[in-house]
Amino acid sequence: MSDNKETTSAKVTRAFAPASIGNVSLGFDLLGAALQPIDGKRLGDWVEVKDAETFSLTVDGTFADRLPTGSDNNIVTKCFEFFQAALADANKAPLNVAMHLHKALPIGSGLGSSASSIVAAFYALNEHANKPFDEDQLLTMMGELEGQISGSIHYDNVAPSYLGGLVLMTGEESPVAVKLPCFDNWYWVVCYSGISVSTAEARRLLPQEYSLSSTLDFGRQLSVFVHSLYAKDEALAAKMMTDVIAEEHRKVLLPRFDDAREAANANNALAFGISGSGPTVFAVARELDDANAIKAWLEKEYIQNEDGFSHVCQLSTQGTQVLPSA
Ligand SMILES: Nc1ncnc2c1ncn2[C@@H]1O[C@H](COP(=O)(O)OP(=O)(O)O)[C@@H](O)[C@H]1O
Ligand SMILES: N[C@@H](CCOP(=O)(O)O)C(=O)O
Repeated sequence: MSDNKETTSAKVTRAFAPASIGNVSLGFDLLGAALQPIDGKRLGDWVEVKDAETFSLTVDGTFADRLPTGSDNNIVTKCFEFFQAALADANKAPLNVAMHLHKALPIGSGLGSSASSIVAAFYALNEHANKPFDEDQLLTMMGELEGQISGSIHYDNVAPSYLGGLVLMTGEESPVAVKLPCFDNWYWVVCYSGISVSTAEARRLLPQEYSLSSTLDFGRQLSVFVHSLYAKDEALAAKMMTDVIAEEHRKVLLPRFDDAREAANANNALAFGISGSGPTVFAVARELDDANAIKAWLEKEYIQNEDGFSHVCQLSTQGTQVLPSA
């Protein structure tokens, strides 16, 4: 920490970015969903940007002490440096600011933890600088930073956390991602077991090549799923939500994964799978009673230590938002 001189009129911008489910089983690296717990709690990180003469980064929050020590090792500092370079490339004045990260999401959880910090940081920086960059430019920066931390660029956490809802990546420069319609009556139960799984390592577990039949399944499932969202065919959509890419290779890292699926199915889950690279699992339920029963089972049986938690969520339609500063 450094003692930044502040004026009484120092501008402060605070942004919150929600947790997200990467892949959503059927769309490896291409599909993601932003989460809002139904109890109204915020599940995600927030970042504050404040006028200051010298850059510094402070951190607090439940999982702040699990972050790498030293602000240079925090992804938020890297976001700041990247943003400054982008301002310079665009012939815009640099920002003179200090930053604060509230780290509420566990690291290596499968809830898009690094993405949440990245999205909140870039969004707050862009707002603070009076929006020099548009949505696609910001998303591209977010994807780049997520790639630096997880070993390869993927947008399925940063895009939903930023835009909200259920989001499909295009692979294009513009639009980088598009929002899909979804079923408002779906409950998304998530359960973080409390252990940490490195996304980079979980990516290294995957084969470099897939069989023709898996490739055909992947294409069929994703396209039929998108059709069923527009056709409002809930049953068909749910049927498509199985994972032919990552699950069989990654579930070895997740104690009691198969039992959790069985319990979710016994409670009428429409779908069940790994959230991102895990260890968080997710289940989709139509009825709140079923969602609560799945949550109760996961809390009792899937959670491994005191860090674990579970929430019944709906999709966060808003994505990132500016918070009033304290
Ligand atoms: N603000 C941050 N939030 C999360 N992880 C961070 C942050 N800054 C640095 N890191 C590091 O980035 C890596 C993120 O790991 P990863 O497995 O991708 O987590 P997640 O899947 O939760 O995003 C970890 O090594 C973590 O220590
Ligand atoms: N598509 C990525 C998603 C990683 O999500 P995270 O929340 O575990 O960072 C992957 O499956 O590798």
